[in-house]
Amino acid sequence: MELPLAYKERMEQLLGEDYSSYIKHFEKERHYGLRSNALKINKDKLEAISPFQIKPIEYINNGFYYQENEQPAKHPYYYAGLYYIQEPSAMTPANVFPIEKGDKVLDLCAAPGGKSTELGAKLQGTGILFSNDISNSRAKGLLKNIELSGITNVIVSSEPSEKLAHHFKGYFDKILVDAPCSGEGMFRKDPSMIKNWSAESVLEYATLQKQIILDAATMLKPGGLLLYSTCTFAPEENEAVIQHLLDHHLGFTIEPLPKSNGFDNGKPEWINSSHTELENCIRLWPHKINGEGHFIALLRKEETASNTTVKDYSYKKNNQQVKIVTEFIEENLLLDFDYTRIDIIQNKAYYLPEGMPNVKGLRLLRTGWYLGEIKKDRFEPSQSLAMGLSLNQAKHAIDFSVNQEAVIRYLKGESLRIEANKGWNLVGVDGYPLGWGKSNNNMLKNKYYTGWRWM
Ligand SMILES: C[S@@+](CC[C@H](N)C(=O)[O-])C[C@H]1O[C@@H](n2cnc3c(N)ncnc32)[C@H](O)[C@@H]1O
Repeated sequence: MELPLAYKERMEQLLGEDYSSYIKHFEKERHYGLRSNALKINKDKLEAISPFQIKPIEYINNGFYYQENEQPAKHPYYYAGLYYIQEPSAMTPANVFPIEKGDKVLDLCAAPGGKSTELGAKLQGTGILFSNDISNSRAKGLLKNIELSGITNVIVSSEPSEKLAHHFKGYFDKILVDAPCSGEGMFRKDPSMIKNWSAESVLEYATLQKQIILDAATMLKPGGLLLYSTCTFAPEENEAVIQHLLDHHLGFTIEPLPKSNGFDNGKPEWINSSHTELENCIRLWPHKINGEGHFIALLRKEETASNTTVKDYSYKKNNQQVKIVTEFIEENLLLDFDYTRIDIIQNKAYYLPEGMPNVKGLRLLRTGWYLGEIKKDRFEPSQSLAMGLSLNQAKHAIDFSVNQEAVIRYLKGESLRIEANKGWNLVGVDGYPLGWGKSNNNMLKNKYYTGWRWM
């Protein structure tokens, strides 16, 4: 692995005697991780039922290492959304972010969802998770991961941070900026990033990050928290971006973050800053923890800043169509539903989060929990409805054991000969929903979402 000379010189200058340990980490194997999804399962239960060997990550309460030769994405439990596969150090930003139930949380640079899926799990169905990414194609992958995780109180958009900042002044309780960066912390995991690195690109990223963090600051409520993270080491993209925010918004303070063994402080001296509180930030180094590199800062906005002017959402529902959805829910589900929160857009029914804001004019991929489609006078439930339920919330369910070959056949889209109640059945594995099936004369028509099939 040949590192650029300018990179090596800079790291040697910054790290001093630590440089040789840093360089030696490239000779060691990288680490593989997965994180249990608290919307579906707790970490002890996952550890107990895991079909492959997993070992707790020392610094992430719901994270595990797995061995390189395992394939956790090729297992029915993955299809049931029980865990998310993620490099261990990348779990830290969402892990240390103090999210409270009922918070309105923005994940500004969210695709493919490594942080959003954990933020959604921390909200436990309360408040709002607003996940955004400037790239529409990446936002589609983000939406899939959010749906697979069973997050229902969600809005997914694809906008530049600037456009959102115009719309959501002073609105969010918590904002995560997992910024686009030069990726120096991921060189061992993804050597292709080394080819794209240059001293100039570090400065280009720094300019973009300064813009994005100011946009995020605008969208934060008085007293709200902003968590900034990158997977790079360059001080220009880390401490200097935080200093830029402090210079432009005098009311922000840097909050302390919990530091596990091996976590390093931020380095104000690397940018000759007088803000010694930059030491409150976290620097993760691949030679000091079992994981790759990251930087994390937590900032609080002053209480006296001005509050939001965002209006509430105005519903466009058609009562006849809402009735069709309501009848389906009453016939098939055991669920406490607030029917006033159902919205219908082009024959598609959505369950909007409580306190849904006005989102007019934004490029949206999802508003709320997509329940399904109204086709003439009948209702076809969606894959995301299945993923947001627990198996006992369906009046009729088929629960396969993970060892039954029917599970894979179901995930491949095959129809199954099986005794079942006539009509809609929620199909699951070991008590966790996978998707829908429709039964007639003991033949289960497969309604698993075609785009997610097991290949
Ligand atoms: C480091 S990645 C995010 C990874 C993600 N948080 C995760 O954990 O899965 C940075 C993302 O920022 C997005 N991005 C770049 N510029 C942006 C902007 N101006 N506004 C919003 N998103 C932006 C990129 O498309 C990219 O997906």
